[in-house]
Amino acid sequence: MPRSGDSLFQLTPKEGEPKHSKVAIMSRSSNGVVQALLTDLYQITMAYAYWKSGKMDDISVFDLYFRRNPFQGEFTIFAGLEECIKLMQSFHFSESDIEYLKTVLPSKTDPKFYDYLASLSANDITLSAVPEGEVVFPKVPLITITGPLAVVQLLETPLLNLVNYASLVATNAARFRMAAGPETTLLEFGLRRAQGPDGGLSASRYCYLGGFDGTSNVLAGKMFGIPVKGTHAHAYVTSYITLEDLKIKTLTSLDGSSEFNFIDLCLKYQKELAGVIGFLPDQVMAGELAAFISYAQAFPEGFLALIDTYDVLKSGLPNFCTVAMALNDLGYQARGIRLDSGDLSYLSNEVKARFVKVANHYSLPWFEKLTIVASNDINEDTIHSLNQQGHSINCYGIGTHLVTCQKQPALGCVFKLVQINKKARIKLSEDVDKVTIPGMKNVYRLYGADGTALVDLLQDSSEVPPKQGDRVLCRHPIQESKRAYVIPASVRALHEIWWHDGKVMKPLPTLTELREKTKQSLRTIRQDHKRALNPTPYKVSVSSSLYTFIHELWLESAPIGELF
Ligand SMILES: Nc1ncnc2c1ncn2[C@@H]1O[C@H](COP(=O)(O)OP(=O)(O)OP(=O)(O)O)[C@@H](O)[C@H]1O
Ligand SMILES: O=P(O)(O)OC[C@H]1O[C@H](OP(=O)(O)OP(=O)(O)O)[C@H](O)[C@@H]1O
Ligand SMILES: O=C(O)c1cccnc1
Ligand SMILES: [Mg+2]
Repeated sequence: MPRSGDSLFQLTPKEGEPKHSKVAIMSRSSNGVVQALLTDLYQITMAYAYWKSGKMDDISVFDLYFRRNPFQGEFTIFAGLEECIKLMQSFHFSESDIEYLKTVLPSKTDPKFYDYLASLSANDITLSAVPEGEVVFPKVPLITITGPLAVVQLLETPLLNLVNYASLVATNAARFRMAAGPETTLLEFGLRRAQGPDGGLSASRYCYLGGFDGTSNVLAGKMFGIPVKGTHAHAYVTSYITLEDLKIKTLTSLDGSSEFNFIDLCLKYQKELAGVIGFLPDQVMAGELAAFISYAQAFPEGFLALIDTYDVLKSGLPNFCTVAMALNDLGYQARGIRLDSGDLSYLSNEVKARFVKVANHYSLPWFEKLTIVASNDINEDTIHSLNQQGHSINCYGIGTHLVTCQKQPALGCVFKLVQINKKARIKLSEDVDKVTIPGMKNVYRLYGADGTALVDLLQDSSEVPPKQGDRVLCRHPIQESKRAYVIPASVRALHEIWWHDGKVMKPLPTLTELREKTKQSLRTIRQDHKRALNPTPYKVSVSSSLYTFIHELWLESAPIGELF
C-alpha cells in the first residue's frame, strides 16, 4: 500500500515532468493514480487496430455527456474538469507502462506500435468544456474532445472516471445544501464509509464544491484547503468511568489570571442546574461528566460534547450544561453539542428549550445560540422530514448517504464519437434517448429578463450564434411536435477552450471559487427545476437546422426493414 506523499496522492509536479502550461503551472493531478494506463484494455486494443490500419490520426470529435439527472432530480453539478485538464498535461506512457503492455497484448503485436504509444501525448488534443461548478443538464456536451482518434479513444475511460463520481457527489452535496437551507452548517463525515481512500478524498473535495462547509477528512484539508472540523466519538465518553479518572483537577481562566479547581466548580453547577433545567444529579453518569471535563480541559475554547452516549435528557445534556457553565466562570464560551441517535427532531427541540432556560436564568444570550449538531445515517429525505416536523438543529454531520450516494450510486456519463474527419456520425439505438446528437456543436444557455436560465440550445458549430432579443426556435432533439420560440434577454456560450496545442488556456479556478460558482449557477435555475419532489424538467433543445440534420442522418443511417 503506497504511503501518502509516495506515489498515490501527489501534491506537486515531479521534477523534470513536462510543464506544458503557459498559464501558472498547476499541481499535477492531485491523485497519482490518474495516468494513461488508468483506462480500459479495449481502448488500447482499439488504439492498436487504429494504428495498424493507419486510422490513428483521423481527426475525431467526441462528446462527454449524461442522459439522465441523478437522484430523480432535474439538475446536475458539473465537476471534475480540473483533473481532466491535469490528465491532458501528464498524459504519456512511461517505459514501465510499455513494458507492462508488452505482457498484456498478444505476442504477435507489431513492436513498432510500442514506439508509437511511447511517442503519444495530449499535445494535439483540444478540450472545450462547460466551466466546472456549472449546473448542467442531460444531452448537453459537458466536455468536447477533438484530436487524433487513437489518443481521444484512450482518454475515454479516465475522463469518464474523473467526471462521473465528481459530478454525482457534488450534485448530492448541493441537494443536501438545498434541503438544509443556507444557514445550516454542513459537515462531511464520510471518510470511514467512502469507497476506498480515493473515494474518500474525492468525496471531501467535491462535497465542498457542492456547498458543504467542511470535512472531517484531515488529508483532504491539507491537500485541498477545505476547512477541517470535528467533534468527538462515543469511545471518548465510555473510556471514563468515574471522576476519579481525572488526573488533572484544574483549569486556568481565559485571561490567564487564575487557576481553578475545575471539578469542584462543575459539581457546584451540577447542583444549581438541576433546579434550572430539571434533572436528578444522582442519575447523571459520572464517567460522562469526567469525559466532558477532560475534553473541556483540553479544548476550553472549543468545547462541543457528544451527549447521547447514555441518555440525552437525563445525563448528556445536564453534563454538558454543567461543564459549559463552569467554563463560563473562567471566561470561556462552550460551542455546543452533538446528537447521534434517537428522534433528532424531539431531542434537538428539548435541548434547545433547556439552552433557552439556562440563557434566561443566567442572562447569557449566547447560550441559546449554541450549536446543535445532528448525525447518524442522515439523508436528504431525513432533512426534509425534520424540516416538516420542526427541529433546532443548526449543523449536520453527514457521512454514508452523502459520500456513497446511496440513493443513486453512479452518474451515467458517456463519451460518444460525433464526428470523424469532418463527417458527422450518429449512433442509433432502440431507445431514442440513446441516439447521439451528431457533429461538432456549440452550446448556448438562453436567459430570461430576470436572469434565470430558460433553455440550453445546441447548434451545429457552423451556425450563427443566437442573439439577445432575437426570436429563436428551440426544438426538442427527437420529438417533432415539441418546440418553442424563445426571445432571450441574454445568451451565454457555455463551452470554453481549456486545453489546446499542449497548453492550459486559462487559469483554473480555486476550489473556493468553484464552490462560489456552483452557488451562483444554482441561483440562475428556476426553483421548480430544483425542488425535491417531482421537479419540472429543464429544456435542452437543438436549433431548427440541427434538428433537420439529425433526422436526415438518422434516416440515412437506419437500414429499411423488410417484412416477410
Ligand atoms: N425525527 C426524525 N424524523 C425522521 N428521521 C429521523 C428522525 N430522528 C432520527 N431520524 C433518523 O432515523 C434513523 C434512526 O436510526 P436508528 O434506529 O438506527 O438509530 P437510533 O436507534 O436512533 O441510534 P443508534 O442505533 O445509533 O443508537 C436515522 O437514520 C436518523 O437519521
Ligand atoms: O452516519 P453517517 O452519516 O455515516 O455519519 C458518520 C457516522 O460516523 C460516526 O459514528 P459511527 O457511525 O462510526 O458509529 P455509530 O454507529 O456508533 O454512531 C458518527 O457518529 C456518525 O454516526
Ligand atoms: O467529528 C465528528 O464528530 C465525526 C467525524 C467522523 C465521523 N463521525 C463523526
Ligand atoms: Mg452511526
